[in-house]
Amino acid sequence: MKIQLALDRMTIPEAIETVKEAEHYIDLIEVGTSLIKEFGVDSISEIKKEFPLKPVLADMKTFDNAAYEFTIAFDAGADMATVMGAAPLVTIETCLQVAEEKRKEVMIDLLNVTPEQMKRLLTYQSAVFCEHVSKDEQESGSKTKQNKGRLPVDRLALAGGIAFSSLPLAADKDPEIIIVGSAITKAENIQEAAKQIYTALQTIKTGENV
Ligand SMILES: O=C(CO)[C@H](O)[C@H](O)COP(=O)(O)O
Repeated sequence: MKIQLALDRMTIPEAIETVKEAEHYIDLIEVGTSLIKEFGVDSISEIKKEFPLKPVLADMKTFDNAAYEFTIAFDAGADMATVMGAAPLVTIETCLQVAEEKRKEVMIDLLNVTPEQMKRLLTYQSAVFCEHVSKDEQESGSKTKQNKGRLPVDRLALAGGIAFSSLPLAADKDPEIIIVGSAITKAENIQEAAKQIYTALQTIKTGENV
């Protein structure tokens, strides 16, 4: 299980400082949608330039115009980019094709995906499937928990409001990637928060109680 640090609602210099604090305790860096929307793909290239050895995910949340959006994300230095699972299948297939050509990876964001759509997505097993509780759902309290049960996918990621207290529940699904944003980035002590989550995950992996 890897930890992906999601960087949202901050400037590029703040994002770089945040990663410097947390870098020993995280496996992947996510350049959040909010950074990409506010500062463009420079947010991807500047963060990749600063941390060339860490895999970088660009949270593009692509819904259309797949070849263009995935090409600019990968050319800016992203190692993986996101496409929405509710998008037309041709969009998802184009993302997979661009990623294959450039030897990069795709994460499919399952936000608002219906069971019917999910069945169709299961053919794309090279992708990472991200179960995502959205920021708006988190903030409205309408749906604050991950679904129960594990999706029949090879590569699973979990995102949305995951914190130290909800780690055991998330880890129970044995995801490849656990995405943590605010619980680290908005903590008073970023390094301590990242270390606490990293240590808890190590403990869970070795089968001890947290
Ligand atoms: O995709 C996102 C927002 O759309 C974030 O990456 C995801 O929600 C993780 O951040 P947090 O832990 O703060 O919820």
